[in-house]
Amino acid sequence: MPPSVKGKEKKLNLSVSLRANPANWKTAKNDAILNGIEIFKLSDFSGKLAGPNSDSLPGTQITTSPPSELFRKPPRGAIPKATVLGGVLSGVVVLSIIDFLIFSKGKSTRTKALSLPDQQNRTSTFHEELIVGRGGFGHVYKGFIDHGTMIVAIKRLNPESKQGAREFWREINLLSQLSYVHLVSLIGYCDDDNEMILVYDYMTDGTLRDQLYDTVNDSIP
Ligand SMILES: Nc1ncnc2c1ncn2[C@@H]1O[C@H](COP(=O)(O)OP(=O)(O)OP(=O)(O)O)[C@@H](O)[C@H]1O
Repeated sequence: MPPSVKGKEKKLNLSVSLRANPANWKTAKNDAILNGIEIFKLSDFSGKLAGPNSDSLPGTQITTSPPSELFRKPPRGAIPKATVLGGVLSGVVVLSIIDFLIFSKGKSTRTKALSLPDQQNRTSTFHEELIVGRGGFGHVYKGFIDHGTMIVAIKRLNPESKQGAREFWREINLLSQLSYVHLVSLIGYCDDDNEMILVYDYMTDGTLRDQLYDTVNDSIP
């Protein structure tokens, strides 16, 4: 039907016709059922919906088969630069927010690592009697955090160790993504002034190797 013009507004009667997909008309799928209909009005580039209807609409029909224009490639340069720029900028903003959320979450876990036993915090000394083991990374100390309510194992990098920053960060990256009841948890870390420290849950019953071979603390002289 032709559009009726009232003042500056145009009223448009749209008709909906249903038909099977032309490609399937010879098959059993030649019935078409309309379950619902959504009508959109496209906003202009300033985001406003107000505006005159396009004159090209009269006679428009909505069909269940997509118009072939949808499959045509837009001509070169048909996508406005503002749209592309807007897309890129919103992508960057979304990625920054995700990044911020991930890293701020990680930091909240890691600040715990900085609550080392008071004595160690103040003097940066680690007492021999607190050593519970020795590994490739360095000595492992028994420590207490949260005002002595929680026992932790503190692995301190030995400057003479063959291991270093690479192993340190690999351990952090790996263990901060894993959480399993039978896997010792990394509580946090400290990387400050050549001091590299990893803080774990303390295994009161010793390691798996200790359990298997009854070797509790035999690494300590
Ligand atoms: N979370 C912990 N709780 C209690 N004791 C621990 C803990 N982690 C390590 N230990 C003790 O410290 C010892 C050395 O551990 P560590 O993981 O440093 O050595 P490792 O198994 O040889 O590994 P790596 O060579 O990779 O450092 C262990 O055998 C154990 O006795």
